[in-house]
Amino acid sequence: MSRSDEPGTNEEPGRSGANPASTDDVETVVEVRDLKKHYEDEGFLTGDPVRAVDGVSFDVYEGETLGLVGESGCGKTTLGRTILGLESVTAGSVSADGRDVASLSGTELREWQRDAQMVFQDPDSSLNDRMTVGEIIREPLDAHDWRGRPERRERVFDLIERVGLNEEHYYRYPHQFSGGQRQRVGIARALALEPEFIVLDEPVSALDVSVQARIINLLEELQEELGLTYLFIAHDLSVVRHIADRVAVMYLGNVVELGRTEEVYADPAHPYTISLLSAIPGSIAETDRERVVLRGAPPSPRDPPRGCPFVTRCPAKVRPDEFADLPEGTWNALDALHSVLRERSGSGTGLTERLKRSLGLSVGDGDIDEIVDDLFAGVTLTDDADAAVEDALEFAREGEDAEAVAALRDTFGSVCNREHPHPHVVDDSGRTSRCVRHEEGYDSPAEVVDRRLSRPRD
Ligand SMILES: Nc1ncnc2c1ncn2[C@@H]1O[C@H](COP(=O)(O)OP(=O)(O)OP(=O)(O)O)[C@@H](O)[C@H]1O
Repeated sequence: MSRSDEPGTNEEPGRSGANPASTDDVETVVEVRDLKKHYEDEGFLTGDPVRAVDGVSFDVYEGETLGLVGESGCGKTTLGRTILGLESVTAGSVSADGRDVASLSGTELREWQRDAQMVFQDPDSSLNDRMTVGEIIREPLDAHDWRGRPERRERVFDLIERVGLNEEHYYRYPHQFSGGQRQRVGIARALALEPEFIVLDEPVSALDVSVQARIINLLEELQEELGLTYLFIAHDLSVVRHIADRVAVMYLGNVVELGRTEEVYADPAHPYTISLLSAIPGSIAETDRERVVLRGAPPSPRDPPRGCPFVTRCPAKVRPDEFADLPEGTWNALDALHSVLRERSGSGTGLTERLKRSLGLSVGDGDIDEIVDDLFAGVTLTDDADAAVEDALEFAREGEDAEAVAALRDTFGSVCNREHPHPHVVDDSGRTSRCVRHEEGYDSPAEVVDRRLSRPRD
């Protein structure tokens, strides 16, 4: 594995997506730079590609567990699969041991596929029910023509024991096992070729809580014994807190915060991380912050917002100076109106809506004036703000929702709508967060979130 003597020096300090917390003696197993994975629309409905991973940079260090967290659909699995070479790369690079994974072929590709493995969330669908456990674990050895038959057999028995199963399990079938045992089989199979790096894709999400702890312990023991490096994908933040040395927080195809687990959990820097951690019941985060509820769902990765990917839901969004005095309730109504219009304009629409749109049918739901009456009931608008909302509504009434969105953005938008923030180093450990509020002249995301939440609504 390559030695990273001067981590991050290939990029401007503070701009590097890689975590510069590494030291000279840390080996880098995988180097991800500006990685993009977009899925083109292959159907008859030509449209924008799905930007599943949209410009991600980080290093994975030897022997560590890097946690990857974020809401469903933010691109975690795609990122893991692309790193392993199971998906083609749209742009950017993944390097392992100085080799560009995307361009590997022949022997080099086989070597990488041996060195890097994946454990899947659902052992039910990832294990072939017509094969015995012994055959399942032996399959990668056969595929890679690993030594002779007796050695393979011996290796399988060794792996069975290593993951806490018994010899007699060799001849059984997956359906004869519990969920936890099946996951042990999946782990044994992933270990067969003595990999150095394993992507664990939600490896315990499908298991009962008591079983989860045992599998996590097993993974930790194996890491210790075999010197493994893990990319641990999960939506369960308490599991990640337990197992990960560092954590990368993903939102809409981007890594928005990356740092040591204890620092991220004790003092989240990015507004998305702040809200994610605050939402955990009986919060495991150490902050005593009130719950930060995000409006709606993330935008569609087919049509991410301009500027910061988190802008449409950000509780710390920069607001234009001329409207700084508008009360919180007014901003809530304005942001909600923006979301509704964005939704109607085609952003975040699913297949049915796109089909309707392609046939020239209306996709708007509900009369815009009724929606506005609901949203702005009891809300105070200044004359300027009122005029700007009226302008936007003129477009919306004509069915020109995209123009309505643009009009609102022009008046009430800010730097957050214009610039995609680069990663800022936010503490001595080298943690990075992609929020414009880390620049000079702005209050920090945490300050703003706390202030806005505690401010009484009008
Ligand atoms: N083969 C594909 N073709 C088209 N779109 C895809 C494909 N695979 C994933 N996507 C889309 O890419 C986006 C990211 O999906 P991905 O599965 O990577 O997210 P995730 O964070 O792992 O979600 P989950 O936790 O639900 O598995 C989603 O919008 C998904 O629908």
